[in-house]
Amino acid sequence: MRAAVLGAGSWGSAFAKILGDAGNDVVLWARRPEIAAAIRDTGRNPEYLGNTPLGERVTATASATEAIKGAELVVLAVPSQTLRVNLGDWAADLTDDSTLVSLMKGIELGTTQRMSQVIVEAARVAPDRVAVVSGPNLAGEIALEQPAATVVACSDIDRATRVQHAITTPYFRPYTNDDVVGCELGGAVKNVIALAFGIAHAMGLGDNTKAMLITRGLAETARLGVALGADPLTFSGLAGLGDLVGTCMSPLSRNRTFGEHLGRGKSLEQAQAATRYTAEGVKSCLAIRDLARSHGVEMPITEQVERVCHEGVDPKVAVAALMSRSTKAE
Ligand SMILES: NC(=O)C1=CN([C@@H]2O[C@H](COP(=O)(O)OP(=O)(O)OC[C@H]3O[C@@H](n4cnc5c(N)ncnc54)[C@H](O)[C@@H]3O)[C@@H](O)[C@H]2O)C=CC1
Ligand SMILES: O=C(CO)COP(=O)(O)O
Repeated sequence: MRAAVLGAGSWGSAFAKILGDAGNDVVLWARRPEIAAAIRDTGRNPEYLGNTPLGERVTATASATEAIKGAELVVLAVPSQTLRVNLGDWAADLTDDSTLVSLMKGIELGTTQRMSQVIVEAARVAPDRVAVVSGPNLAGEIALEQPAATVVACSDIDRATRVQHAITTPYFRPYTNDDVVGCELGGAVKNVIALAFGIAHAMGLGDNTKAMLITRGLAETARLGVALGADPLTFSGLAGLGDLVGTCMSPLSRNRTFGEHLGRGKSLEQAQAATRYTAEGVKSCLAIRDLARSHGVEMPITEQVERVCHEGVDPKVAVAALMSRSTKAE
């Protein structure tokens, strides 16, 4: 297959390698011409993936039109909050029958839309042409070909199976699922819980606290998911518990690392200044909180993460607020 990967950051570049290793011809679009040139010249993306070779089937361009031309798979790997504007530039170049694959784990500010909803609206495509790839997939580990699994979610299960075949390699094992809502929410909310985990870690809190955050974080993710029509079982799978645990446990996680800055007392601006890569939970916590409130769903950890990030609340005050909630049945 011919594949375009739009976005040459950490995950876009690692995903391009997966596609190439699975036998596809891949054109990676980089916003910055110097990154596209470096990938073409060296076969690597040192700014995002160190010395990892991307493989002979991967080339790069700074022209999205050139990348998309003739692509049967168009993979979107840009920050969640820029996707709509990006698609405005790219929609006219898409062919009628291409599959759009979303790698993003975020919720759009303002609209509270999931990324597949943004794609349907901004690219003007039918929902069954959009597949979502989500799971415990830290780009740095996958670039090193460490074994990992993921989920390809699409309302058209034949299309999900085609994408599954296109990204299967000896080190990358995709499963299919038709629960797009559950998979996308699992990916977006775990970033917020990873912020909470990072805050707790930096505050010196121990494993009981961390296990509580993961478990109750998953509970509030599933509550929102069920309210939006997701299958509750999805949250015990790779795109739910799997990604939540992988992200919280990993020092590679940008969200967890961002949380650690906040937990050490840095302000939002100081934490942003210390962060080079996209930490989606920082913006998405606002959108997820709004989405939950509009559906009458309680998400106490998300509420407190939003207060620490955007309202300058001291993490100790946020912990006390969580622990003093009224007692209830599990
Ligand atoms: N890095 C990882 O391990 C994983 C990331 N993801 C998700 O993939 C998505 C992309 O993240 P990463 O590649 O990790 O981020 P990154 O921070 O490594 O790279 C972001 C990319 O977006 C580009 N970009 C920034 N502003 C832009 C704009 N206005 N228009 C177009 N492009 C812009 C940057 O130049 C860069 O190429 C996020 O939603 C993230 O949650 C999902 C799974 C794993
Ligand atoms: O989504 C990820 C792993 O599945 C990457 O998490 P971070 O964005 O926190 O690095």
